Amino acid sequence: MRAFEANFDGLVGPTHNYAGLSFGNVASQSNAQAVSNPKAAALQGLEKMWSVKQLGLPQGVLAPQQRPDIHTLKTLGFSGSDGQILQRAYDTAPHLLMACYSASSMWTANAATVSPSADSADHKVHFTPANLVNKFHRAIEHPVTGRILQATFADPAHFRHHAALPAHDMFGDEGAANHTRLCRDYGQSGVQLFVYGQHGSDPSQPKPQRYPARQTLEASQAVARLHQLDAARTVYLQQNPDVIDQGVFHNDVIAVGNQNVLFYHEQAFLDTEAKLAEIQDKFGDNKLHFIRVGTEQVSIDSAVRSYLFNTQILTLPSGEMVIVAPTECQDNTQVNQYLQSLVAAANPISNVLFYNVKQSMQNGGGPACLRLRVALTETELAAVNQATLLDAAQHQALRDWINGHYRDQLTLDDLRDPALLNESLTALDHLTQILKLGSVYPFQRN
Ligand SMILES: NCCC[C@H](NC(=O)CCC(=O)O)C(=O)O
Repeated sequence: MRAFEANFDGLVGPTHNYAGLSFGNVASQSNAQAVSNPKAAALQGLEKMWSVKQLGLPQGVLAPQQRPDIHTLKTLGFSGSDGQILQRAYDTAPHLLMACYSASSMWTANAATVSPSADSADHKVHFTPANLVNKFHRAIEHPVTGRILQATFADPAHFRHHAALPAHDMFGDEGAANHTRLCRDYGQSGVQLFVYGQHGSDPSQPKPQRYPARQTLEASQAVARLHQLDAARTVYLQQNPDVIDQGVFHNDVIAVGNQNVLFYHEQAFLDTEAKLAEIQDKFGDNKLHFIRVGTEQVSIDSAVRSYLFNTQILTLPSGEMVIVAPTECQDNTQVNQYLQSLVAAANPISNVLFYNVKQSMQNGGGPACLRLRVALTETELAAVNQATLLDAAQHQALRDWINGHYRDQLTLDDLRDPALLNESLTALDHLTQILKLGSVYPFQRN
């Protein structure tokens, strides 16, 4: 049966802003409190989705979260009318207000870990929403993320949804940003790579000193168990703690894989040679392309600034692979030269396409952060909620939706404006109709 890799991108929510919430994420910290452009951000993301669709690939949309998260503000003791809650949080704890306003669910690489049916013992597609415990603004995403995933992949005959892992540091889980699958065809069983930042239970093991490691080995192992993966086709690799300390807060800032290609920086992992040998061994006889980028070719600093590895390597219907990169890669001379040499060299990647996702990049999210990959057979793709799959009509409907509901710009001061809350909920209510999601948001359920 034919199989595809579908990319499900997060639609940027109406409250997209720069709040400096992610310690260890250089872009988030350096753009703290810059003026944001929600409408431009959402349109940039949508245009990337539409371009990928036009390459002949299935492209899905994942709805954003309900923000501001008034419920969480109430849980934290803010009371009164919605307007009073926003004002009181603004006056006494603006960092909490900003956290409850974040549009961070746009980075759907962190929404969940997904394993395709070809790899799981029960032959179902498995989803585990990431608990994202390391960052408060993200730790409040998973309950609604789980509901959106269930409304998008609804058919229990094909899709199996798990709860997020327990909310404890031992199980810090950041989803698919630390997970890659290598395979021959998307419908054949593959090797799943889980990259972790530190051990959750053994403090004597290597770990970063300056910035947090967000993913633990224990979390990765739990997800592999839940997804019924075969240990003979699963590899755990530790991310190099030194690069986490240089701003590589997820593995997808320093490595990306697709089919028989693993594209990685030489400093990405610990124990690299042994791990690559294990991957090849578990992959079997077909030779993998390990595309290694040396520090002299691209420094860690350039990788973090340009997001060279936060790229999408896509297999087109022709079988050719292309790499989708942010325009920051084009603007960086060293990285652009590297990319030109990459597509000219003897490897499966034959072209590079640049997209402008600057609004997302300024918060540390590149093209790969914005998408969740879901490998699906033809039958499974037909079982997906079809309204979440982009076609010309849905593309137009979403463009109109963004243009009709979003503000051009937002500042911190705007976050206490109750009108912004009302605009946001009105927009989301309308969106659930466009995407036929049902009542996924708390405000639609009580
Ligand atoms: N995969 C990319 C994730 C980027 C995300 N940035 C943020 O949440 C920044 C939000 C802010 O600072 O306003 C993060 O660090 O988890």
